[in-house]
Amino acid sequence: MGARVIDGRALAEELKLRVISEVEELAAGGVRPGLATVFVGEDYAARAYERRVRKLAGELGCRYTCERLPEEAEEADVLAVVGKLNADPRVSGILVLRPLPERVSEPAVYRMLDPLKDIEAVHPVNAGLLALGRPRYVPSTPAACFYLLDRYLKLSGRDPEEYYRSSTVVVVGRSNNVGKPAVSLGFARGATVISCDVNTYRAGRLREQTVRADVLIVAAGVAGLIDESYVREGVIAVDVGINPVADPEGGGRTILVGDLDFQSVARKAEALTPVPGGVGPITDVWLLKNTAAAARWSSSRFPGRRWLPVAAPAISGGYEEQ
Ligand SMILES: Nc1nc(=O)c2c([nH]1)NC[C@@H]1CN(c3ccc(C(=O)N[C@@H](CCC(=O)O)C(=O)O)cc3)C=[N+]21
Repeated sequence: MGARVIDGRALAEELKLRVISEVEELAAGGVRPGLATVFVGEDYAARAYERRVRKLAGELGCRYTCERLPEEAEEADVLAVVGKLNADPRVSGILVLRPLPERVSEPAVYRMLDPLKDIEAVHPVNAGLLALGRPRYVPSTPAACFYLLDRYLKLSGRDPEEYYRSSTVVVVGRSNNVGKPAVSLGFARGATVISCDVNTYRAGRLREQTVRADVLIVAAGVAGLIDESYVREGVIAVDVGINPVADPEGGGRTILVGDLDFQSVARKAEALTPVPGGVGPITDVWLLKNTAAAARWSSSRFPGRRWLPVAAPAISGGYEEQ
């Protein structure tokens, strides 16, 4: 039961200070970053995230707009909104919230994004750069996972570069905005990476993969999927799940819980992240960090950075530039 609980809120505050100074520098140069979100329908987790980024953008003095579309929206409606945001010079970065309704094709929407405003790296060009280990933008949720891991490894006295090269990272879930980019970030660090998804589970072969993990990143979207029987002694477990469930304390409220059975995994883990208070609070700060970078890169007031940016060397990948 000696597992360390990684404090995402504290790490987010630390990262936020860096984003604040970045935004201040831009402000001194007459540039104000602008974030736009596109929110189709009524998904609970998407609403929770939208509220958080709205609040954070306000705190940081960034411009913010949310384009709301009803669940019945058609693909053309979404494409038209993206086109409008692409053309708006006040918008530096665009986040298309998932999930999108069935009839709206995710790849079609992603292709429509101006690649320089695509702060989640879902446009084929940006997704490709990331897959090649030279990301322009590192997408927020997987970036938050590795930011937290990199910081934890350092705080526990390890050299992260050396650690990853001799470790196995297992990623559960294969979404375009979390699982796949998390695999790329694991590759970029020289880790042995195993990717599992629902097919692995249905084949009854998830456990045989997850028990190999030194670092386990779970982004399956299934509440309590992973218990202690899925992990080896000493695992470092990162919980990306944000599943709305009825509050067991009653009151008819909804709360968000992770993909880990926390108490169970804590019996075997060296360290693990909670939900709430783990990956989530770092995610929104990272999104604004990318928005600030987008604003800088698109501004003629910062001429030194006007080239199409390709980020820092793969290992640091922009996480640990200090
Ligand atoms: N394209 C896209 N990218 C996303 O990153 C994305 C998305 N679509 N759709 C919706 C989900 C949801 N999401 C959250 C991130 C952080 C918290 C968060 O910070 N939660 C707090 C509070 C949780 C609570 O209210 O209990 C925490 O974990 O501590 C929540 C939800 C990002 N998402």
